[in-house]
Amino acid sequence: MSDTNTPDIVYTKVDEAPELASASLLPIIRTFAAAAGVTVGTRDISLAGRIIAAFPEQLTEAQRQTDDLAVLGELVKSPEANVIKLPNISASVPQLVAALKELQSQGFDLPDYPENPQTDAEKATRARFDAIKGSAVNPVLREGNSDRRAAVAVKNYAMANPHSMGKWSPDSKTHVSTMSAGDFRSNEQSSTLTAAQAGDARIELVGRDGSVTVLKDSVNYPAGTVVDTTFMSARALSAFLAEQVAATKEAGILFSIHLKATMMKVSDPILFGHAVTAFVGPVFEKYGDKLKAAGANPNAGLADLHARVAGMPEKDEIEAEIAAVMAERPPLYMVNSDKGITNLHVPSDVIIDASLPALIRAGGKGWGPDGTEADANCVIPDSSYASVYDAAIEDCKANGAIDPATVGTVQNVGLMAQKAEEYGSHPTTFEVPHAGMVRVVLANGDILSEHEVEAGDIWRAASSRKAPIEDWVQLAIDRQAAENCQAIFWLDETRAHDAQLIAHVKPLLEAAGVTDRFRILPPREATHVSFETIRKGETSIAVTGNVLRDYLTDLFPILELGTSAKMLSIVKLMNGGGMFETGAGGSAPKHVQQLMEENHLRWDSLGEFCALGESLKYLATVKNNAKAKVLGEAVELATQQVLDNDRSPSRRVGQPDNRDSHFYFALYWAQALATQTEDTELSAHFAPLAKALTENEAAIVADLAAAQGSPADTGGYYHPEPAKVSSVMRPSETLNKIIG
Ligand SMILES: NC(=O)C1=CN([C@@H]2O[C@H](COP(=O)(O)OP(=O)(O)OC[C@H]3O[C@@H](n4cnc5c(N)ncnc54)[C@H](OP(=O)(O)O)[C@@H]3O)[C@@H](O)[C@H]2O)C=CC1
Ligand SMILES: O=C(O)CCC(=O)C(=O)O
Ligand SMILES: [Mg+2]
Repeated sequence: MSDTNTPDIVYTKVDEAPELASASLLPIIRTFAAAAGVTVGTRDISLAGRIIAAFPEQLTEAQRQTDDLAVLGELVKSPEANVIKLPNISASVPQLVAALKELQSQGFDLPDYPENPQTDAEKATRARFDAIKGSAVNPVLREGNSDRRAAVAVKNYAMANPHSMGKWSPDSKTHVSTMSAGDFRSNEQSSTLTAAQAGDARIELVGRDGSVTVLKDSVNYPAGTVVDTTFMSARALSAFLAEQVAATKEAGILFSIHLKATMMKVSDPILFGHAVTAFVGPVFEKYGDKLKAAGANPNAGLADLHARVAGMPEKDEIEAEIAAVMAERPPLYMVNSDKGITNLHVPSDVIIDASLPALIRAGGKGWGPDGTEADANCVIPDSSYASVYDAAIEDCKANGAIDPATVGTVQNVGLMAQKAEEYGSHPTTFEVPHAGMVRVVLANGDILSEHEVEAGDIWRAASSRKAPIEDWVQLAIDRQAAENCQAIFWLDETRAHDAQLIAHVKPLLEAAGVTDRFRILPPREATHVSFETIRKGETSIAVTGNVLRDYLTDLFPILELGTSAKMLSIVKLMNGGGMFETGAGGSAPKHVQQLMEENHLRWDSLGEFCALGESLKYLATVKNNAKAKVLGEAVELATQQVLDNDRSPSRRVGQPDNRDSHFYFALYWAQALATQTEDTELSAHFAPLAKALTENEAAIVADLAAAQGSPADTGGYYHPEPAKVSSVMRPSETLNKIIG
């Protein structure tokens, strides 16, 4: 249950691995925080929690949940906000349906997901689900811009303990392929709205017969908003994918497609579906009506196709046809070759910010269907940001893998607030129903943009508001001043949107008298320069838009630190208040699988430790709570100790895991508090706790080790039972007694 009064710190309840970790870590945090009079509440933004909150009338009183996302959405607009935000699932349709099935099996009387809504009631139900789908949480909570970097201690540790890196060969055949026409970048139009143009705009499709279909009414654009409109041509995309399938086969390498099918919940699942069609299109042609009747849809991926076919009378025949068609295609890059899960199985596995850095770290290698590593054609249909990965791969081919022992670091300042750019574009993205012209009509009647489109094209509008842009530039100025290092705006004056941003950025830098401290470079050149800089062991700040914020804060950390889980991720909220995100990655479904199979959780909570330290120090300043400051500083010392003493979780069963790392975090935190001299009340309070933890180390570690090795029952995947999770994640009675 959520708290009704706003606590000092709100810790989010999420999904998968980080949520399992919370079952062990949160009791520790609460106990320690209480000593400083700091309350720590929770708000549920998990996928299951959001589904439950969306259908109150279907549920019993006991099952109902408040709409915590809405509550948090308000909180982050107030100066009171102090939120620790863990990664949550941005659900693809298969994930949403799986969560729903689980809830139904637990007795929640929820409606099925209407795959093909016909009646008004079905359409209304579908609309409720669509609001839960994809990246539905982050854009609501991110009411500030993003400051992501590795804490100095974390970076030093990574240099002293370099992770493994694959070897790059200059004649690696791995490369990036992207479209040169007809894509989002090529079709983009962008303008900054004047005061006269501000207000409610309308997006409409004018058919070739002159009919007007309103796609979206009342899209509010305040003055000074940069509005981009563009579309992906379905025809150009299909032709491009067919070419790439053929070229990959010819080159004898793996075919891989990299999209953001979770966050870009409207556009990218359709792009993914085109890739599925590029492989098994002939099967859909041959069995079109039958497959359709069985509910098959290429956008849901190959796993869904196989599952639907399994229930059809023509099962054997269709499976044989699929196998025959696939035999003619190039081998697919695998998400999990042991389990036969391909790149085209499930859209939510196609997450470019995680997939490409892993491939680059591995020396340009992906896993093939035969379980061996191979070079890959990395297909990134839209060319807006593909050049970053292309340049990174070129750099590694020319200069070899990055050396984590000597490499510098790329920090990020990202434009993110108020649903900036593409990541806020879902409500204004449409799969075009019929040919015509999509145009945006502004409040004063001006036509902002016009695009000739065909049926199936994906049209979208994205916006970046003036205040967030100004705040972002100021954050860049502040961060550059703090680091006194190279800082680059990754903007390309030949791209419509970037040209508008440059027109905002330049005068702001001039007015602040700091023009000479920044460079403005297109993403490809910025990547080259940044690699050059970090190869010299130096620091560079990448000042980017929202998409590159996401991509770069996985790419560079994964190369520099081996993971993005250890990132410091601060969101300075625009109305005051702070949100502290943990790490820069996701909710690691693979880790949950391992816990369920062998009761070992390799999730690293270092991101949570970093966020907690920042959150407490922030609280100390805004609430003038000196004890919170001591607590926060002790968190930093404890985090350093966890690193120095190698107390981070190991990957393999039988070795220390997430729970051990939490025990040591508590031990070092208590010791730091007991020995500090700034606040004697706190040192007196924590001395016995530190003593008890120290004395019981061996017993606690033995309890934790004994818990591992056999399957763990959490009572659910998306909606586990709290008592079961707690017993799995807190197996040491000795530790539990001490923590209380
Ligand atoms: N901020 C947010 O809310 C975000 C949410 N997501 C969501 O997360 C889910 C999974 O996304 P995906 O792209 O697979 O990315 P993940 O970051 O969850 O997983 C990729 C890999 O990164 C490693 N990893 C990530 N975090 C940790 C950690 N704390 N400790 C140890 N290893 C870690 C793991 O590698 P290994 O298995 O080798 O140990 C993991 O398999 C999706 O549902 C997505 O929508 C994704 C990004 C951000
Ligand atoms: O919101 C999401 O879907 C993912 C966010 C993400 O990947 C990030 O912020 O790094
Ligand atoms: Mg990301």
